[in-house]
Formats: sequence, C-alpha cells, structure tokens
Amino acid sequence: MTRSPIDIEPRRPSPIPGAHGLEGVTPRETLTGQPVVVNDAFIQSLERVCASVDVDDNSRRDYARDWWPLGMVWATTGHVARMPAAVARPRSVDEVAAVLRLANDAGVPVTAAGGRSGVLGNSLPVFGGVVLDLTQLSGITDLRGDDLTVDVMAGTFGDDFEAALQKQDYTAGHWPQSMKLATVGGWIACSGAGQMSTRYGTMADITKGVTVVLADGRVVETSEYSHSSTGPDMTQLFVGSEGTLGVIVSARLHIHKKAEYSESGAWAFDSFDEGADAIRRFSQRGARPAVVRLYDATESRRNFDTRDQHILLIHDEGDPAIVAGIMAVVREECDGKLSDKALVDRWLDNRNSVHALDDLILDRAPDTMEITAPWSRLARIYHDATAAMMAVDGTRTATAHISHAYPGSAGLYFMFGGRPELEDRPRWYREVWNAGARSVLANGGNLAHHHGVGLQRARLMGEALGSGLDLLQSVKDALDPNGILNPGKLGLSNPFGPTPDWADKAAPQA
Ligand SMILES: Cc1cc2nc3c(=O)[nH]c(=O)nc-3n(C[C@H](O)[C@H](O)[C@H](O)COP(=O)(O)OP(=O)(O)OC[C@H]3O[C@@H](n4cnc5c(N)ncnc54)[C@H](O)[C@@H]3O)c2cc1C
Repeated sequence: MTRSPIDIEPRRPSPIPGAHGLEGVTPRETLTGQPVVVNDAFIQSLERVCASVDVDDNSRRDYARDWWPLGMVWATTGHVARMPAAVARPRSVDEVAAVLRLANDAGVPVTAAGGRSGVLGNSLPVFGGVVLDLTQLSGITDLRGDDLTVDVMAGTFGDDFEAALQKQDYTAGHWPQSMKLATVGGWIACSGAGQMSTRYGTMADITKGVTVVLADGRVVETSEYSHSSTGPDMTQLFVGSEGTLGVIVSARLHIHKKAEYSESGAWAFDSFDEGADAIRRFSQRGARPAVVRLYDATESRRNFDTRDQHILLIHDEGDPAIVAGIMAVVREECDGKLSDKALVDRWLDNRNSVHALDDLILDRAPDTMEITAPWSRLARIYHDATAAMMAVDGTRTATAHISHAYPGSAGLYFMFGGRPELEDRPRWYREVWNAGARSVLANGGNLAHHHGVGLQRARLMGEALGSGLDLLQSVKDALDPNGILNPGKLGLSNPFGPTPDWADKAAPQA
C-alpha cells in the first residue's frame, strides 16, 4: 500500500490571458507607491544561492500579472500592477531557505507564486523584490495507502497530482475549475475549495500538515494525524495565509479511495430561495453529496437554456450503499421537482473549461465574488448583494449560484459583468466589489469563501475581521518581523508603505 516516491515532471505556469497587449512594450506600472530598490549586489548574491534567477524584462513582465481580471484589462494598454526585480525558481528546499535568508537580511520583499491562477492579485509583487516561483518543487515523496495520506511537493500542478493519485486508485477529491492552472501550494495558501468539496472537504479539511520555510530561512514541519490534542493546530495557521507567514514547500494531504460508483440528479425550483432551502434541509439531515450546485434563473438559462427555473445539480460518488442513502435523502427533500439528469452530464463535461475566458474578460468585464453565507441569512444576502451590484453604474448583470454546502452555511458564488469603457473599468470594478462585499458583510456573510483576499480585497479585511485582524498582525509580526513575505496582502501592515489602492488614480492610458 505504500508508494514512495512518485516523480512528477515540473512544469512552468500556463500563460495568462491578455498578454498580447504587453508584447514588445516596456510595461508601465499602475500601482501607487514605490517598489523597493534592489541593487546589483543583491541579484548577484541571489544568483549564488539559487540556480535559476531571471531578471530579463519578459520574465519580470510575466510575473507582474496573475489571473486577476483587472490585471488583464491593464495589460491591454501595456500596463501591469508592479514588476518584480527578479524571478527566482528554487529547485530544492535548501534553495528556498537560502533565498529567504538573503532577502530577510537585505529587507527585500519575497512573493511566493505557484500557477499564478489567483483571481485577486494574490501573487502580485506589490512592492517589487523577488517573485519566488515554486513550480520546480514537484512530485509525490510518499503515498501511504493504509493511512490515506500523501506527501506532495508544493509546486506540483493539480492535474498532474490527481492523475498520479488516480493511477494508484486514490483521489485527493480537490477539483477546482483551475485544476490545470494551480499548484498544491497555491491550493493551501488560498484555502481553496473544489467542485466536490461537499463530500471531500475544502483544503482546510484536506491539509494535515505542511513543511514551511519561514522568513528567516528556518524550516518547520507541522504534520499531524487526523486529529490531535497537542495544542492549537499549527497547520491551519498556514492554510489561507497567502504567502504572508511562510513559504510552503511540501504538504501532507488526506486522500480517498478512488470512487467506483456515482449517481446524479437534477431538480428545478420556482425560486432560488426554495432550492436553497432544500439544500439546507438535506445538508442538515447529514447528506453531503460531492457536487451541490444551485443556479439562479439567469445562470440556469445561460448554462442550460431553461426558462424561469432555478436548477439544482447533484452528483455523488463513493461506496454504493452510502451514495444510495445520500441520494434518497436528497430526493425526499427536493420533493419531486425532478429535472433532466442530462444537465449534470453536461456540467460534468464542461466543468474545467477556461478556453473562452480571454475574449470574455476583455469584452464583458466579468468577475466573480465567492462568500460564505449562514443559512438563516442566505436568501437575504443573495437578493441584497445582487441588487447592490446592479445599482452600480455600468453593471449589466449580477447573478449567483450555490456551489458548496455545509450543515450551517453555504458557499455563494456571485458572477457579475458590464460593459464599462476600458478606462472606466478600475472605477467600476472597485465600486461593484465594494457594493457587493459590503452588502454581504452587513447581512452577516463573510468576505471570501475560497479565492482568498489578495490585493483586491485587502482594503476590506478590517471591516471583515475586526479585532481578528489585530491577532493576525501579531502572528505576522512574530513570524516575519521584517515584513518581507508577500507585503501588501491580507490587509496586513508592512514596512514598505501603505497597501496600494489599486483604483485611486486615473485609469492608465494606452
Ligand atoms: C478559471 C479559474 C477557475 C478557478 N476556480 C477555482 C475553484 O474552483 N476553486 C478554488 O479554490 N479556486 C479557484 N480559482 C482560484 C485559484 O486557482 C486558486 O486560488 C488556486 O488555489 C491558486 O493556486 P496557484 O498555484 O495558482 O497560486 P498562485 O495564484 O500562484 O498564488 C496564490 C496565493 O498563494 C500564495 N502561494 C502560492 N504558492 C505558495 C506556496 N508554495 N507557499 C506559500 N504561499 C504560496 C501566493 O503568494 C498567493 O498569495 C480559479 C482560478 C481561475 C483562473
């Protein structure tokens, strides 16, 4: 049952849409504030401790962007948020530690990056410095079937990792839409949630341990068994930390036997609230099918060509007896409002497609906002937040679906878009996000369900966490006293200056 190790060839991150606007130009930076000055002597020292360091314009330009939609818009006029001084690609934990020691001593910011599929500017080097590309740390170092546990390097891409597990008849059960774009380290650092999280859990549930390099180069391990009572869980400190507390170099994850059996069903409700309540009822009876997705009428029409119906898709997999029991509970609570099961197959076939996003993002300015809503306030949050976003000048559509269900709450995923002029988009993005997020917070929801905070939501962290942000700052100050790790993120203060307000100046001109 033990397989150790399994090689997985390292890959470079996938290209990010919108790059054509940057071809052949020296990009201009949009962010306020100044990057930290990095001198030649530092770069030479960096090259001595890390085998692969790029300082050419092309590499620095690439790592000045991630999948944040506003960054793609900026790129069309030859702009990026901020260029790093260098991109370092360590090939070992020792190299990661050496880079961090060097940067810590010199006071140079270091921003960890995996696939750069973050959609909120999470891996942007806000104050310049070094981007630490972890994608060369790839592979499974240990797979223990009896313990349903795998040790995996942080830079392993999601699709390669899952394929390697499936070959051994296991699955991690983590299926983000960005499976091919993202790395295991990025999954943990953003506290991600896959499409099957209702059965398999989010990365907070799946992650049982991490090996982390701290800002001063110390390497710490936090691995634990399924449950322990040996003080607070240090692993969870790094889940969702977005590279601000340490650099994750490997992780111990909980895995499952690959499912041999599955069942699906689709239901149609007359209102979103009615469908949501059915999910609440079956979740509270203990039914946790892998996929739970309720689309409001607009999204149902867009995805399935239905009219005035709110479509619920359910798909479960695993042991036949358990799946049959769960589906029986789902059927009872959905009360006979059966729709066409083929809709589930259609969704399953297309669920990881990202091919049309390039044109769509530039044409219609779509963006998404995922939050967690307690069941008692979910209907209100859905109605008020979509109305608040629609009220912003330039918005054409604001819709939502439930994509993750828990006994006490659900993950609500808003999709919105408009056709503001290119130069008006920073204003529009900011206003629509402020309107939506503040409406959710005012009604008792949270700021983020699974995309993290990044640069985009940093300004809202004080409103969302209150005194919890002070506690987080204390942890940050203790682990990273020089503030070098991904400064400008999570609403944390740092020595390099205030977090840039990404829409506080005139829109960039071509
Ligand atoms: C089309 C699309 C669909 C998506 N669908 C989903 C989805 O279904 N579910 C979901 O959860 N997310 C989704 N995302 C968001 C994104 O893919 C996730 O946040 C993912 O976990 C990021 O992984 P990454 O390797 O790309 O990290 P990056 O984007 O490179 O980095 C994200 C953050 O993590 C930090 N980080 C990265 N690696 C490390 C490390 N080794 N140590 C410390 N910090 C690190 C970075 O500093 C940054 O703050 C989607 C994104 C896109 C573009």
